Amino acid sequence: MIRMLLSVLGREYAQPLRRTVTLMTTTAVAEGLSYALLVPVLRSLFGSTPDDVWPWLIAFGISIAVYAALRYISDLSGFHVGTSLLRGMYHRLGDHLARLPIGWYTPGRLGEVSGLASRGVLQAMSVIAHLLAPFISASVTPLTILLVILVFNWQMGLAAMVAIPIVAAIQVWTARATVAGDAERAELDDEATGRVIEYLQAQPVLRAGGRTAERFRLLDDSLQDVQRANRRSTLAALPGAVGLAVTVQVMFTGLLALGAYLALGGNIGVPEVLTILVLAARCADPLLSLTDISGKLRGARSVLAKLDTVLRTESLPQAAEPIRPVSHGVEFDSVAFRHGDRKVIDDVTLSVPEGQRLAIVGPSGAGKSTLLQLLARFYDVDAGAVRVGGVDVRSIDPEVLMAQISIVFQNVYLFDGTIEENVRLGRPDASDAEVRAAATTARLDEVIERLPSGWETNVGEGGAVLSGGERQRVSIARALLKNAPIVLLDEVTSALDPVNEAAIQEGIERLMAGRTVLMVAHRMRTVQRADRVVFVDGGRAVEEGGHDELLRRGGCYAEFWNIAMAPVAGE
Ligand SMILES: Nc1ncnc2c1ncn2[C@@H]1O[C@H](COP(=O)(O)OP(=O)(O)OP(=O)(O)O)[C@@H](O)[C@H]1O
Repeated sequence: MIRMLLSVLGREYAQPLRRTVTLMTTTAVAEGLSYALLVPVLRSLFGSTPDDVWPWLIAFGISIAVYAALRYISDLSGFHVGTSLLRGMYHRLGDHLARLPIGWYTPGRLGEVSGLASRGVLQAMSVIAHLLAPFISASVTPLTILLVILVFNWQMGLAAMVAIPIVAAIQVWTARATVAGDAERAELDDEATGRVIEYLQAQPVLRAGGRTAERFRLLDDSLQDVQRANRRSTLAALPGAVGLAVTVQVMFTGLLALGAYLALGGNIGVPEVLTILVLAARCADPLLSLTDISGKLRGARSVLAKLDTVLRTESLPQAAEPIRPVSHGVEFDSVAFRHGDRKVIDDVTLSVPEGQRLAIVGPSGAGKSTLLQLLARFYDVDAGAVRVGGVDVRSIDPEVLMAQISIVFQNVYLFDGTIEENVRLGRPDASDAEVRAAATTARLDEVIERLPSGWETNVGEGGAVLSGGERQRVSIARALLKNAPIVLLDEVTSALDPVNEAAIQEGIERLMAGRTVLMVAHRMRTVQRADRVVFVDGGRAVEEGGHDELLRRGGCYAEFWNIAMAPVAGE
């Protein structure tokens, strides 16, 4: 557990964690040793000179005070280490998430990551702040007491020691019996969290389709699965809990019987037997609490294992000696890429000279957006190379690469902040005049004038107060402000009203001016603005050329437009 904690938290926490564990162990030993003083206390009390008990009682009181002080210090240390780890852990996880490839963020990750960032990190902290001290106390204090009994009377000490391997075996057995159930429960927990998020996010779609009850049933099923997994996991731990209770009971009864036998044989006095039984009784409570604490530790362990897996996920490799491209032409050289087992891009070779525009056309799922994502290095290619200015994108520093590229994707995400803050994301150090100029060019100024608080209008989470077309204008303004030499456009396919569409086309035209552009195009009008067109189908670049040339050729591209244009012949 400690090894797992250190792996998750980072080596810099090894020292404070070891110090805290040592302090907790010392406290548990002090507790056990303080009970040792019960031996002379009870011996005096039941012996011929009860008055002798006072010095021992004072010594017992002092030892309890020392134990209390140690306990206070070790609990405080556990709490301090726990809370500072909590902060460190949030930073570590946050930094790591920011470095992971964008492609890692699949929709299913949302439940997993939000669960880890909230419950997971808190659970990691609670191991140190709340669970470690009781666990160490529940294991070390009884061991110390058993050693005291051994020193006091070796026969009864040895008899009590028989319980040690049994308790250890029960712990190991329970851990093994519950490991699969705990993992299943953790997985179902994540799934349920994901379902809750999906259910909340999809409300508009569900209501429009009248399917709220159906999706709620899925969520409900998922929550019931969690409940069933909880029950299974509790049942799996039950034999261990019962076994531990029986072991403690049998140990106590055995000691009683052995004490009676030894006392009757005259080998030990009745006060000594009573003393040993009192000490043995002090072992019972901590031992019995082991079941509960171990269960909580196992729960925390499975979350820690997940945190560990996320933290071990490699970010995309970075070049030891990055190369900075000096020009901004783009090349795809025999590129292949898979999503899992599926080949999504298959031996694509393309080039877009600096300052030229390439339109990527093809049926849905052909791999058009993936080509843009490979250029922005959301993923690394499986074969071949993607180059910017003749330099493999894997050899370019990720920050430098991202500085070369402006992206306008279909889904625009706006953060819960003002419009100005959202535009400024394009280039945080831009002057106010530059931000205003970008907004005007993207025709965002018209939108701002209509809003009650103008630039200061809060767009709400995800940009809720703006329409789809207005959000697109914000993203174009961002891209304009960024002023990067390469522009990637994934064309908006949703129907926009004519005013918004005209505004967006104008903004995009200005964004593309003089830059190297790769655009996924769904409209004939967009394609006509490109220098060249590539038709992608099934992950392969099947035709390439000028728009008119490809139409004249009468191949897949011409056929595609014939079908696409048929219902809207006016376009
Ligand atoms: N994260 C992912 N995991 C697995 N498969 C994916 C993932 N993203 C995309 N794909 C698959 O890769 C293929 C290409 O997707 P891509 O988004 O590039 O297509 P597209 O041509 O842009 O489609 P559209 O025009 O509909 O947006 C599709 O079959 C898609 O299902």
